[in-house]
Amino acid sequence: MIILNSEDVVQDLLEKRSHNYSDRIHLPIREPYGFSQDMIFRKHDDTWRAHRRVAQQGLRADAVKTFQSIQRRCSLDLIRELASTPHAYLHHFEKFSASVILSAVYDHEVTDDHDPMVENVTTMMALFSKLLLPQNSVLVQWFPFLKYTPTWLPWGWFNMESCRSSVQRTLNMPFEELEQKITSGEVSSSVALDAMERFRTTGKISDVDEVVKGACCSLFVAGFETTTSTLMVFLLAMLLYPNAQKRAQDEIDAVVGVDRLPYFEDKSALPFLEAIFRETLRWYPVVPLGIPHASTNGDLYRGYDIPAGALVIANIWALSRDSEKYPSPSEFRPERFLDANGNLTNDTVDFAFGFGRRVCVGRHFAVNSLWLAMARILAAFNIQRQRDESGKLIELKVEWVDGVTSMPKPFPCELTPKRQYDAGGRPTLT
Ligand code: HEM
Repeated sequence: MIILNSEDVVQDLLEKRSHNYSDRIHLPIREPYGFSQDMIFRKHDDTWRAHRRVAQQGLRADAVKTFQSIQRRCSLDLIRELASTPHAYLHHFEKFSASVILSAVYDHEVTDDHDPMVENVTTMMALFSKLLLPQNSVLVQWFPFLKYTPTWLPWGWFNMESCRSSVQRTLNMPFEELEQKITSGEVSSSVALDAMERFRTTGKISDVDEVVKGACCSLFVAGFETTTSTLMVFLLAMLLYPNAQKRAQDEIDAVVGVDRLPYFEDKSALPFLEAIFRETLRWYPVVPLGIPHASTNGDLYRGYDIPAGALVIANIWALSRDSEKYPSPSEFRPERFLDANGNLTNDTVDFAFGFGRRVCVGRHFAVNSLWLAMARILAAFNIQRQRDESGKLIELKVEWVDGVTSMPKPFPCELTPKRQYDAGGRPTLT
């Protein structure tokens, strides 16, 4: 196992020699537990290339502009839901993250709080997070009978059949809905539909339906938790750093005014908000160890003999803690992304999205979803420490959820609406 702790080494190996460092290691739980159709943990093979082509065509920088209307609609729903039940903010963040992705990828609109597709992915991710832990993975290899643990036992999540059916539901349900819409002629553009239409006719990909299914499900799985986690980190930062919050709100009020919510068109006039966005990605990267790469062939680098099949981890956390590049790295300081004239620097914290051929394929989409959600939350709410009935501040103890992604567990926080908004994003109350 090789851990890369500095940006120049990561660049040398994962970017410049990406032909050799874009593989993934074999995960023994992947096949028995039914995760084998995904793109995220797939080896660097032809099927991965086909998955990547589908995902990249749908989510490249210019293509994601077509999803801005979805992001506007979903972020407005988020604001209205936060205003009505502010303490359920984690639930609202999850719904927002699922809604933007499901709409863009499958043209599925999440309308209620118990959407079956959201429930499927949440159940599957919970199983996946447990099974992927090295200690559990090893247990299954040593004691294969664990795969048959009855689901009603405390260790029932080891049950292979129940996990396989959870994966199948997550893979198939959105497609069945899409097929029905195609049949009834009520279908709108989406990553899945566009890929099926394009690749069914070009013949560039064999087994198109299976590839599109696997690629789209991977987008949903990879994008759901990362988007939610980033919003949780953002909320925590705004709570702990009220001066940064206030400065961004003043900037928004000055540029956007108080008659409407921010739009994408406002982005270039809101440099401090952009700095907050970048600092959120840096301050607590939500995929702190990335997704491990693997070497295809043996390699020699700075005197180190790297064997074929080595596990190569880009330590994103260490890059975010580089105190030469980011002085006092544990502090949330958006100003570090502004130069002396108040202009944004060139540092867009790309390392948070991984490297080389495996770089996050959903990053352009993620940036848009998150930027708009953050802009609108700051425009619409004051985020403050929560007080008890006697007016005393409730103690703020932050605990972290650790899995492939990392995020703070819900913490006491008061979101006070500055205004209420109608269905068109116009304030109804100031
Ligand atoms: C703040 C949000 C996000 C962060 C921080 C993030 C971060 C990452 C990281 C670190 C990787 C591993 C890259 C590597 O192996 O070097 C990754 C992979 C991936 N991400 Fe994201 N991601 C985010 C949002 C999204 C979204 C919204 C989507 C889909 C719409 C997505 C889809 C994927 C996929 C499919 C992969 C696997 C790529 C492959 O193995 O070829 N991600 N992401």
